[in-house]
Amino acid sequence: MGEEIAISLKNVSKCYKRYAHPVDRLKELLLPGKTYAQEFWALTGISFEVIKGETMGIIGRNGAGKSTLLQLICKTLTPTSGELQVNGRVAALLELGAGFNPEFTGRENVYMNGAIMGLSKQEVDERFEQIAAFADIGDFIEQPVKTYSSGMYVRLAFASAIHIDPDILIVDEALAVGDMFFQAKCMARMRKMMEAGVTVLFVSHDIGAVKSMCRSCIYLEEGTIFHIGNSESVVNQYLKKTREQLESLIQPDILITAKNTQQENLEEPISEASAEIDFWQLPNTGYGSKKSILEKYRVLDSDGNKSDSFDWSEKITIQILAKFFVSAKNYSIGFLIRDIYGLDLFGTNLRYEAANLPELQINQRLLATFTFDLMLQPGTYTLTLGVSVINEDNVEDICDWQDNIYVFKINKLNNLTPETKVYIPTKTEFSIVL
Ligand SMILES: Nc1ncnc2c1ncn2[C@@H]1O[C@H](COP(=O)(O)OP(=O)(O)OP(=O)(O)O)[C@@H](O)[C@H]1O
Repeated sequence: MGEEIAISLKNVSKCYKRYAHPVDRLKELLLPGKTYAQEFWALTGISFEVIKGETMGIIGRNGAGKSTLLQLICKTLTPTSGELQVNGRVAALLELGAGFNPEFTGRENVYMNGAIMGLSKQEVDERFEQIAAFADIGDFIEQPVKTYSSGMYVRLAFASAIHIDPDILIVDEALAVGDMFFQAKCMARMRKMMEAGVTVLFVSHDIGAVKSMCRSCIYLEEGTIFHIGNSESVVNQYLKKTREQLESLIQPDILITAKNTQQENLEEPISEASAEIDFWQLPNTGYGSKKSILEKYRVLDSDGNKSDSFDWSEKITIQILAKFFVSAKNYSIGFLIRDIYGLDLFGTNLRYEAANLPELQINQRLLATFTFDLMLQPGTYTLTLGVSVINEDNVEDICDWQDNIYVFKINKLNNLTPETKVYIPTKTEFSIVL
């Protein structure tokens, strides 16, 4: 006799409709028979089975189709073709925003969620205290969910999901929002549920967590299964492929010759025509409203030279030159550093770091210089840049956003690097007490 199957997919595909302009969707409704949509296959030919009690990880780069796959299994989306079978009660913790009614209080949402999951009022009554205790959000349980921070929301969502006695628990990246103590508590609870025979599907960019929690794993790449098997070997394939892809991204620089530019200032912006500056690089075509564009950027090591390989804790400088096509009082230029799994590690921008930014006129350029100690573990990282203007309603308009345009490495130098991926300088004191 075979083992019981919790989830089974046979040749499942999912096609989304994409519209070049929002108005095209309306045109299609008003003019039946004519289509303005482009088809986009987010998943093609997905087949696999999850045995009851198994814990399966799902990994893949941004846009690989992980969330789409989970939503199909939760039945919030339907497959375009193929066969999908799910046996048992599913509790899903998908992206933030799914599930709760923002106008209802935490308590009301717990009851509503329970009812949707097929629990009677009495059954929710019996569990309510445990749910509230696990969520640990104090009096906020009586406040409308729209007043919650994202961390509180996740706490309550996770607490309600695990207390409905699911047969299948589906956890997306959601946990990453909670603080570390809560994450540890959730992981411990998930382990207990796994031991009790609950089937778990776990999507995460945290490769370590996938390896330690999941026996098997699926690696999705552009909507197909690139690899499936035990999580150790799948994760290794993923790391290998990611490294290869990142290395192929390191392109020759566009060099604009000579002259050290350490003394540039706002009064003397660098013009394209000067063409004498060393180390500058040109970004790609990013996305955004283009009210301002990122013209050039460079990453300098502690000696002021361009580099894509640094030592742990080396002082580096990131310079970004943006040109504004609108006059702007409120604006920002910033950067973001991600690890090779696409996880945001840290970043900052002018709005956080600089007071009294000058008001900019049309066609003016601004040079932003960020200098900091690179407290990252040895490994490979990417740099993302962005420029935005903030309109009168205090809404941020992303003007030019360039994802992962620069790839750099932190060298293994000595044994002094801390264990954590990002080291935050901390005042540490010690004394010998006799
Ligand atoms: N409603 C939609 N309409 C059109 N395209 C969509 C829709 N939802 C997702 N997509 C596209 O389908 C692809 C897969 O998206 P999905 O969110 O499943 O990926 P993912 O692996 O979960 O990514 P991430 O790690 O960034 O969350 C992406 O290219 C995405 O742009």
